[in-house]
Formats: sequence, C-alpha cells, structure tokens
Amino acid sequence: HPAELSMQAGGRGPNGRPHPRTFLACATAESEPRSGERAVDFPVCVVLPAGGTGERTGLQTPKQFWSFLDRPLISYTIDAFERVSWIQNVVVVVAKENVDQMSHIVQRFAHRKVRVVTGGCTRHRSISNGVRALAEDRPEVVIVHDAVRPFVEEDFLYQIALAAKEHGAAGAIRPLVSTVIASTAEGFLDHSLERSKYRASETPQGFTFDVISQAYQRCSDWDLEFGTECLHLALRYCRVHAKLVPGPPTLWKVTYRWDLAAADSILKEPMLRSACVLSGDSVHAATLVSSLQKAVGALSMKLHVLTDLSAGIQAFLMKEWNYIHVSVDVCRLSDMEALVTRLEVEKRAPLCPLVLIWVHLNTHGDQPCSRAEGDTAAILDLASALKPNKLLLYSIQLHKSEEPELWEGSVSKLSELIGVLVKERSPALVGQLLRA
Ligand SMILES: Nc1ccn([C@@H]2O[C@H](COP(=O)(O)OP(=O)(O)OP(=O)(O)O)[C@@H](O)[C@H]2O)c(=O)n1
Ligand SMILES: O=P(O)(O)OC[C@@H](O)[C@@H](O)[C@@H](O)CO
Repeated sequence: HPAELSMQAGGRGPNGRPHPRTFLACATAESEPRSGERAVDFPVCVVLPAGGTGERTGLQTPKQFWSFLDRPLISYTIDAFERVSWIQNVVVVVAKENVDQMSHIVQRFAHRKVRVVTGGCTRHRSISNGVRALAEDRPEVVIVHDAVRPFVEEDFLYQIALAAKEHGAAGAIRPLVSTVIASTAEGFLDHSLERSKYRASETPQGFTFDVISQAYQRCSDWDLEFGTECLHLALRYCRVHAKLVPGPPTLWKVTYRWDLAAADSILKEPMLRSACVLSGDSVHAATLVSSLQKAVGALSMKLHVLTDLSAGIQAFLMKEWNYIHVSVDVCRLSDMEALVTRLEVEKRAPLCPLVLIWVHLNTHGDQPCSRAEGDTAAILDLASALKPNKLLLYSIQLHKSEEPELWEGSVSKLSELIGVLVKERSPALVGQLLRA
C-alpha cells in the first residue's frame, strides 16, 4: 500500500529504524566522498563559524539555518567539506541556543565528520572555541570557513591547505567591487584608497594548527571583541605573513536577504539541467519523446531517453536527474509503484526533493483516458505517501492529436509544464493531474 511504501521508501525501514545513510546527490549537496584530482597528504580539519544571528538578512531565522529545498544552508556547506576525502573532521561552531538544532541537522542529514561546539558572542570568539576543540586532533592545518559560504570547491581548498602548510597561513582574496574610502569624524571624505592595491579578504582561510592556536592565545580582548580578520591575528601575534590566494566569485558570503535568493537559484540550477525519460517500447511514446526533446531544449534541459526501469532508477538515483515516465493509454499505477519499490530496495532517501513526472499519453482521440481518470485518486494517494520522502510525484495528461498543429501545441505545453514543475518543485501541485 502506498502508505507502507512511504514508510519503507522514506526514512524508516520495516524495523522502524532509519535506513543506513545512503542518499541521493542533489544540488551542491550530498554524495559519497569524491577523491579529487589531487589529495593532501597531511591531516586537515575544518572550523565552520556558524554562531551568528544573521541580523543583516532581517529574518528571524539565522541565515545559516535558512532552508533551501527543505535543507538548511549550513548542511550544504558541511557537505562541501565532507565530500573532500582528505578532510578529517569539521567542527561546527554554533550559538548555545542552536546546539540542539545543529545536532538534529547532523543526524537528519547524517553528516559523518561533524563535531558541534558552542560559539561566542563574536566571530573571533566562535572561531577560537572551534580551534580549541581541535586541541586533541592537533591537525597539521586548520581551515577556517564561514558557514554561510556554501559554494566552496575541493580544488580551492587544496590550494589553501597547501599554502597554509607551506607559509603558516593562507587566505582567499577577491577583487574589490567598490572603492574603499576613509571618512572624517564629521562624515566627510578624508581620503580614498587606490583600489588596485587592495583585495577583499574572504574564506576559506588556512593556518597551521600552531599558528592559529597561538594567535588566539596571544591576541587581545579588543581583537576578540572587534576584530574581523584571522590573517591579521597570524601576522600580529605570530609574525606570519599569510599567502594570499585569488579565489573564484562563488566564495561570496550570504549576508543580505537577496543573497538568500541568489543562493536558492544557484542551488536549484543543477537540478534543472537533466531529466531521464522512460518511454518503454511504444511507438507513440517514442514520437512524444522525440518531439519533447526539441521542446525542452529551449528550457536548457537535456532529456536522457532510457529504455528500461533499471536504467531509469540508476539515473534517477545516482545522477540527480529528474524522472519522466511515459504511459500510453493504460496508466498503470504499478509502473510508478515499481519505481518506488526499487527506491526502497536501494534504501535510498533523497536529501533534496526529486521530481517524478508521470505523463499519460492518450492515443484514443479526444476520449478522456479512463484509466488515468480512474487512477486520479490512487495517484493522489501515492503522491501523498511519497511527499514526506521528498519524492514529488506530478502527473500530466495529453492526447495524441492527428492534427500537427494541435499535437505541437500539446507537446509545447507539456514541456512548459515539465519545466515549471522541475524548477518550482511546488508541494501544492503534488499528485494533481494536469492537462497539456
Ligand atoms: N558570534 C558569531 C558571529 C558570526 N559567526 C559566524 O561568522 C560567519 C560570518 O559572519 P557574518 O556573515 O557576519 O554572520 P552574522 O554575524 O550572523 O551576520 P550579521 O552580522 O548580519 O548578524 C557566519 O557564518 C556567522 O554565523 C559566528 O560563528 N559567531
Ligand atoms: O565581518 P563579517 O562577520 O560580516 O564577515 C566575516 C568576514 O569579514 C570574513 O569572513 C572575511 O573578511 C575573512 O576574514
């Protein structure tokens, strides 16, 4: 029964215990640790300061806990580090009142390398707490990275780690986009800096463990209270000149509300690129898919035509692809249930909502596809059972018209609907029978 499928396909197996964590990749998020082209051969740990309140977003929820596709921003950042095989563990530093919430996130998304510690009233105090939590690990290098910069790539982390080991400290920099000026006490321009001589300091930053721990042991209370720059502490208290490493624009920090909208768009973008379509051996379905491939091309979405359910499952599970299933005339619920059963067998539970679109092609002229009508309630049941497990089932019906213009119009509408459903992943339309 769909309800049982839901229990099995989602977070809990027959024995009621959560499935061991095997999960789908989605967005910039989870996948099994990937060995990058180059690996670091010394111990590296990470400190993610996440103890702020995100006042500049104007939101009640601290931005690091703001959810995208039902997953908090910090989980994407943690994943970016967990996917790096040469990173031993990640110390996440959160405000005392968020420790339980953070621990729940670690459990829900089965973050394997994470240790949660309590932060302080300033960013430096939080980072200092995180570094102290590594005293027993004593890694060769500590990477410090703002938890609200989720788009960090392994290759750049590699550059920072190596530069930190070689020079004692290293930091990401970006070109300034505005000129820096100094103001008089009365609020008038005193002087401006020659922009070409300056850079914006970003994260990730890297330090040998000795440098960063000594810098925090030696720094003043003023530094801890008002300072914003770890590289400065390394210079002032350890005489270490950090190596500056130009970084990509994706290192930007989520600070204002519009940054959240930008992050949402970037996280969703990979999910819009590809869909696998299972059309079986029907000639009509093949005709539809061929027309559809041209139409969805305009959405910059690529359709991968697959011939059997296993290939479809594989693509759906392993490649973050959306899934389109074409039924001709007879809309067998069992087709879709077979997919869900396989998801259960594979013990897969997606981390981000994944889109399943069931296309009902009716070739009997303009007669309603009675099976689809009859199945409407069953489709709703199955869709409702799948929704808690982030499998968003949508269904679209269209008729095979012999009039080329009508048929082209239907296919165009179908691709438009597919584009919207994949992009918006609207919970409100789950289980609805739409018509192209
Ligand atoms: N007491 C603090 C303050 C900030 N941070 C963290 O430092 C990073 C960068 O700081 P910022 O962007 O300033 O975050 P907030 O302080 O939360 O933002 P705001 O200044 O708008 O409140 C963030 O991941 C933030 O959670 C921290 O760990 N502890
Ligand atoms: O100052 P905020 O707390 O807004 O953000 C922290 C940034 O200043 C910091 O991440 C980089 O400048 C690198 O030190």
